[in-house]
Amino acid sequence: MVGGMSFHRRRDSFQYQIFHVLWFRKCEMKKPLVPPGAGNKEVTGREALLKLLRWHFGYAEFRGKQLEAIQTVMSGRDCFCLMPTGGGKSLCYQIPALAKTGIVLVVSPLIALMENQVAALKEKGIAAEYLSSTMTAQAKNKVHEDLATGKPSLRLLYVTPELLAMPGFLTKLTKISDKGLLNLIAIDEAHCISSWGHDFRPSYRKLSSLRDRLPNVPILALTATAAPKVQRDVMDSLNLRNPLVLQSSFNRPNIYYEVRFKDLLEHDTYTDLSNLLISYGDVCAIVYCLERTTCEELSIHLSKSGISSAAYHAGLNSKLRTSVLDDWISSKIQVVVATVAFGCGIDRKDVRVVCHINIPKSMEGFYQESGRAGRDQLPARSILYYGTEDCKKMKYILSNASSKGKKGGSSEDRLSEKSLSDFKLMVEYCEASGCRRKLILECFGEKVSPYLCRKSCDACKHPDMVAKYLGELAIFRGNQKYGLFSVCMSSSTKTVNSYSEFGNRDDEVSDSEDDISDSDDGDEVEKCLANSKVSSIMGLNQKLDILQQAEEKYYRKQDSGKQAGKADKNVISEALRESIKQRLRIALQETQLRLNLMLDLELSANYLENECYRKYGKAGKSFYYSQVGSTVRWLSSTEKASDVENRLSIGTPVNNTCPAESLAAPTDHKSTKTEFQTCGDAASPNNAAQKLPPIPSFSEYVNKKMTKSHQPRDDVSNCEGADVKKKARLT
Ligand SMILES: Nc1ncnc2c1ncn2[C@@H]1O[C@H](COP(=O)(O)OP(=O)(O)OP(=O)(O)O)[C@@H](O)[C@H]1O
Ligand SMILES: [Mg+2]
Repeated sequence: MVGGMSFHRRRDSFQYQIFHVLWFRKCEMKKPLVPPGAGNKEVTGREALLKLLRWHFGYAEFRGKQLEAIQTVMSGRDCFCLMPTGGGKSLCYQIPALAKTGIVLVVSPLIALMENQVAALKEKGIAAEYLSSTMTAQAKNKVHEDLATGKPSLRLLYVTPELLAMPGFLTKLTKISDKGLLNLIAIDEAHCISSWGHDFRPSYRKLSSLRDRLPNVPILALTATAAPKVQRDVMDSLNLRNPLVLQSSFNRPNIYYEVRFKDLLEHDTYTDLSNLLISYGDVCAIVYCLERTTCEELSIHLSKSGISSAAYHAGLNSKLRTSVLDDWISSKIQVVVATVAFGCGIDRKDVRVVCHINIPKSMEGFYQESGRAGRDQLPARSILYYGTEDCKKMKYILSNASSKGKKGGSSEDRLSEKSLSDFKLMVEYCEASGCRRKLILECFGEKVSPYLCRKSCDACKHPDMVAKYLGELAIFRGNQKYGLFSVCMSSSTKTVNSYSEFGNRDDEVSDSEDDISDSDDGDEVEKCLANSKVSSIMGLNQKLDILQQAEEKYYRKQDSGKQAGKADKNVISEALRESIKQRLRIALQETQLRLNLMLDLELSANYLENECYRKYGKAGKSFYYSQVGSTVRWLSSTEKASDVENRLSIGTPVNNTCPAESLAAPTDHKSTKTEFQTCGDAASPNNAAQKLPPIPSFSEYVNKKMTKSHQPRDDVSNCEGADVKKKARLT
């Protein structure tokens, strides 16, 4: 592995080119493909395959379903192999390559991944190569010449999906296949073919034609992360014929799962993490962050705390990234603080801790990333820091990214709904009081026995403590009954750093192979956010407006889903109203502090709650929540004290018609003028006196504000003038 990485680092240098040629020659002088005494014919029996395993890889036994997968593809049948991260999928195609004369073609999504595997195989004396744009012309020619002979000496050839789609290359493969020497096509990370998966690569779609072009070659699809829907999509897309589906449990018994609540920590998150890492000793760890700046900051913090660490993200040049990777692989540094750009293909077995400093966007991503811990099967830890702000931010990002598809039609809409529901599962994982392992496994469609976890997650090991934290979290948020998703939606006023790295890769934009190697999520997100109207030209208010619409859509959907037989669940109880008042009181308190106001919190909260109830009470709980959400957002985003005072004071006369509650506006709020009143309102004093305008929803407020800001200067001053006059009339 270490050799593999330094090999990777030197790939542009002259020495590298010499090294590459020499290495290739060395591999031509490979050790005998079959162990002594096994004969030189095709081996398919258990004992013979076991000998190959021991001879080439030094492992005593096959793991899990490895043997079944190997025997299936060697018999010519397609196979769909679902094994957990680190489960040993590679051997399922590496052993067949050694057991039968001919070649195994491996499709892999990342050049770094291919490089690592090929280097490791070569170290074992196995004739393996890859073809990629990063190779010298000389090295590429050598492989092509070998293939052109129609009887290649190579055993394993790793390629990108782009290359496979090229007609010339397919013709070469067809010739080899016609001679019965193309034994297997292995599609590694096969979930990349599915747009339902967390790591969709449009280039993988091109693999759909393989079955037609090479009908006699069995296909082995391998993945660690496939929800049932993705599994079906993968099998359909690859046109697998009566495949044997081998599914090992996704359970990673050696990983202990833990969630730490950022909002409740004694210290700040960075300090909490550095304390934890110090307490574990000198262990190897990966810390995942959403944003590049966090990687940099946190890495500096850890280094200052005496933990050797480095940041890794797509913003670094490839030389620096390779050097960080080398230093980490060779244990020169202990911790890599990275975005999701770091990972696919990292085969360091002794990672003891994988930490997520921000909530990941999906369970599939979380599983894959946390699964990089403990690949040596020894005890390891997954730690997720969960914070309300992060949750809001991620929801905001997902909504933003999906707004790209607003005009585009239903497929984007479906994807955006999917990404939001994927994220919701992650939120559930963090907020669950039950077993975390069970939740992960159930997400992948596994039925889980209650005894499976054996106290290897915080919720099973310390149930009382987790329950206590969840209680405190609810109090922190101010309302136990207030749905988390709504909390996430509220006060999402922070601008999101466009250097966050998440989301699906979108390499369709270019067919070039070059895109595969270094393209990572960050670039795509930047592109996505840059293309998105939302990020570039919209101001905060517009972003919030989109947020509002997304939220309404979300609840409408929830609502329609729940309607059948569950109407009673949508009723707004008095208890709920009380807890909403409590939530509003907290929001008002924050606003009061921020804007240096003097409010009667009790009365103001009652007043605002009543507005929400009056407007949406009949429509049901979902719409009511949504309106509360927008009120809380308004409170946390409004910048002028007078706006708050106005909003709270205008309702006094109208409130006679409201439910019998103390709805009087705070006594110290004399002004009845509101910024939302139009010039037209102001121009008709009678109207204004008799019928005051209703309190707008937040989207109405935002729209008004936008219209106002787009008005010519004269209009504004006219309006202000009218307002002043009106104020004078009303006081
Ligand atoms: N039968 C075995 N016995 C012992 N170790 C094994 C066996 N099979 C594989 N391994 C080792 O397990 C580790 C993980 O294997 P591999 O990289 O193939 O996993 P994977 O399923 O492809 O994981 P990922 O989903 O992360 O790509 C490797 O170091 C590999 O050498
Ligand atoms: Mg693998």
